[in-house]
Amino acid sequence: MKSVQKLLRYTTPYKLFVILAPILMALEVAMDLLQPVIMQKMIDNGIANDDMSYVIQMGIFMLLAAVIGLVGGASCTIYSTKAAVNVATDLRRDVFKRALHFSSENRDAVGTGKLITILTSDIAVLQNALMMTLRVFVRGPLLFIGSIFIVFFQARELFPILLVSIPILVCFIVICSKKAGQWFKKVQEGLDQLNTKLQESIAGIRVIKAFVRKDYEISLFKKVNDSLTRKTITADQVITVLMPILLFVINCGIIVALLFGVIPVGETIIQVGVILAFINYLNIILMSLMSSSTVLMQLMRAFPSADRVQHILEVENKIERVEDIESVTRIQGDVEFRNVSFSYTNDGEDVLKNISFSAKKGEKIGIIGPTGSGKTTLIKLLPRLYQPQKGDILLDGISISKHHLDNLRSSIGFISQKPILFSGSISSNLKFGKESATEEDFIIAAKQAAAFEFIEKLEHQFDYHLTQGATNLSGGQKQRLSIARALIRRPSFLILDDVTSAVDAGSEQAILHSLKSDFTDTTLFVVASKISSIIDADKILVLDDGQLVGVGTHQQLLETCELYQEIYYTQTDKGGVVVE
Ligand SMILES: Nc1ncnc2c1ncn2[C@@H]1O[C@H](COP(=O)(O)OP(=O)(O)OP(=O)(O)O)[C@@H](O)[C@H]1O
Repeated sequence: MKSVQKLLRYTTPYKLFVILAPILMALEVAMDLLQPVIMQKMIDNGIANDDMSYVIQMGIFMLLAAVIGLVGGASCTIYSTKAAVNVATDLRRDVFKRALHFSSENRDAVGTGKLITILTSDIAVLQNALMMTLRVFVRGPLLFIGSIFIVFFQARELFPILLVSIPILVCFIVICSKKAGQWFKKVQEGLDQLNTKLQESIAGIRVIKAFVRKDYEISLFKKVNDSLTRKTITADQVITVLMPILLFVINCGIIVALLFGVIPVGETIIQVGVILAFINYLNIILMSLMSSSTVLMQLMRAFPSADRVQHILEVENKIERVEDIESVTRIQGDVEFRNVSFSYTNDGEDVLKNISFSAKKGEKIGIIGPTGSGKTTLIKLLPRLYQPQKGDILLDGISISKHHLDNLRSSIGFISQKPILFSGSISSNLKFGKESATEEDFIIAAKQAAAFEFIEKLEHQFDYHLTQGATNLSGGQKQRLSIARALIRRPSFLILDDVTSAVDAGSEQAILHSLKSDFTDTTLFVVASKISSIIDADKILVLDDGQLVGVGTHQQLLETCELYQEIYYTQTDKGGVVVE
């Protein structure tokens, strides 16, 4: 409920539509309520007295009321749709913006599947709920209250029927909507699971085929899909069972009213017009309760969706929290890790343990160690994808948290193990690195990344269109392009996370050579599995189970670090080429 209140701020720009829609609906309701009164008068005063001119006059009134009602209803539909669709558009925009601002920790916690469900299904549920509320929720209660009032004044003898039936109806509506709300929450969670599975399977479709696991994946998907079906059916059944109950109670009321018509109560004989009008109002009450309960169900469905949307809008990004920013100028490239410890979870084991080292601008730092030793984690701390729990990282002598985040990240060229390129031209992907890059910049960066030679051969060269996930490039081509994208911005720090393993030995040497000769002012971090990639580094960090077990040059480590010696001899024994 609190989330709904908070999200209501999104209706502010569409105030006019939000106010006009219910007013126009009220006009339609007033006209609907007038109809039975006019009809009653037509029967009891006109038809009963054979007064044709009175009957015609009332007929014209009925027609007029119907036309006014129609205009009111149609305009209400237009305005409520405008309000709801615009609110949903703004919500989608803000949730998407928020998602792009997520820290890696936020992203890990929410998950892509849930985010997709929120952006699509949950916001659609909210849009529907707002539209229905503006249209029907006003109409339902107004018709309901209006009918009760009119019955009280026009057919008081039959009013006790309402006194009995209405509390019964309201009881059923409250019970069913509460139950439906609980089930709709489960439906949204089921959709999260479905989207997560779908996304995972489609992204990994090649692996599934290569391992001949199609049937297994289909069975997993079926499980999630069936679970969603069960939840949806249960939620829908809770709603559908309500309608026959409402109908049954109202029909009982109609039977009792008809009995009153034939069995005189005391001295009073109820006029036919009054009974007909009463039955009409009972039907209006039924309709109003049915439509109100449909909206109520929509609202019950909207409450958990509103919580989920609001959670995304409010989720705290500790990394983006602005602390006293000290530096907004370009970072030069000095770095110092001071007793840094980091864990992915608050209560989990440290993945990095008390790491301390420093590097000067322009130095090349190699990072090596067994798999899972924390190499990638260490370099992810530099662009503040994660925040260390203990210790500090100083850039140019200033704590990393006191650098402006955009400024910090634009000083870094990060090339990850798994290159991610976007659909569009090669040039648009390179412009990701530097918006203002020219054709000449493209060529220089492509040459430095050993990518020019394959781009040259492509149709339209830098305008060559990449498909989604750049599936029309090879793994090595993708990797070289992602290196070029990072180089084009001429960053102060360049981070290569085991990237050269995807390219051939010749290209790797060419890339490392251009980094050395063209990026003398750039501090280079190279995570490598092969010693040959980092043998010329100014400093090599050797990690083992999150601990820094050796720091020094290749020669120093060969003399002092047991793990480094082990890696070195394993690679030379296996014929690994060590470039001296
Ligand atoms: N997002 C994450 N959430 C939780 N744990 C993680 C996450 N990423 C990595 N880890 C864990 O942190 C540890 C270090 O992982 P990291 O990727 O830094 O190792 P690595 O040395 O780069 O390994 P590799 O050489 O295989 O790439 C591993 O135990 C891994 O399971």
